[in-house]
Amino acid sequence: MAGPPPLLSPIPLEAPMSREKLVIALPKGRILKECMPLIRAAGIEPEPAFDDPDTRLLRFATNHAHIDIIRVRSFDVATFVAFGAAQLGIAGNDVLMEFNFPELYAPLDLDIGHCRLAVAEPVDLSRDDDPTRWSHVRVATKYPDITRRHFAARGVQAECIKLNGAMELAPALGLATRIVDLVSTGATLAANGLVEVERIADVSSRLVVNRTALKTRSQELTGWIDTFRQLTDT
Ligand SMILES: Nc1ncnc2c1ncn2[C@@H]1O[C@H](COP(=O)(O)OP(=O)(O)OP(=O)(O)O)[C@@H](O)[C@H]1O
Ligand SMILES: O=P(O)(O)OC[C@H]1O[C@H](OP(=O)(O)OP(=O)(O)O)[C@H](O)[C@@H]1O
Repeated sequence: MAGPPPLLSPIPLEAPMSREKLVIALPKGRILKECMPLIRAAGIEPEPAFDDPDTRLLRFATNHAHIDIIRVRSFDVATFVAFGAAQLGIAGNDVLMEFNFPELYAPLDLDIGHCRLAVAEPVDLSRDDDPTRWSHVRVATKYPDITRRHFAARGVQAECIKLNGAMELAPALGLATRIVDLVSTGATLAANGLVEVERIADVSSRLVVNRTALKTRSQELTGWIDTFRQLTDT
């Protein structure tokens, strides 16, 4: 006679919890090319559509079932991570300085996206100009907060006109006397008859983490910070 049926393995009281998604925000502009070797070296490979220039997708699955990458404007990386819509991201410290979000933690300089934030003015004006005598300046910039703080620190009032690009056009067209913008080779300034007169800050890109996520998902996020730290140490 057949014996009792074999014991079935116990039914789990709870189905295993699906892991919460980790969303990584990357800037879609010029530093994306510099970010991707790091992302890939960290073992994160986006789905093929990520490299398709015609795709309209903005959110991409990766080889990790619980990790997605979103591709957004560089200023918006800071906003997505600060509000916890993404937990990790990469942003220039120009962006971080402009927003000054307390919820953003930037533990790591990734040593990419090097440039500087500078004040520039027309070459002709600079010949007889003395920045120590300025009391009021009118500046076209994508960085009104940094600009106001920079000038206020030495008692100069900065009237800022916010532009989102092509700041270099402003002086010749009478929109503002000076600009505050990113400078790398200096070619854009030179091509537009401008010269750098003050450096505000050196810029590079940072790994940014949402502070609340760092507390609630400490092991996972600390693990990624360590991975990126090792990659930038080598
Ligand atoms: N000339 C440059 N050389 C090196 N790094 C730069 C340079 N210009 C910008 N960066 C870095 O790259 C980041 C993105 O700049 P970029 O000009 O590509 O933004 P963008 O994508 O044009 O802006 P937007 O998102 O407004 O379209 C900046 O925040 C800065 O940290
Ligand atoms: O000193 P350079 O090597 O000339 O680089 C400086 C330029 O690079 C950035 O612009 P970007 O080319 O990213 O275009 P944007 O105007 O869209 O920001 C920046 O705003 C300058 O215009």
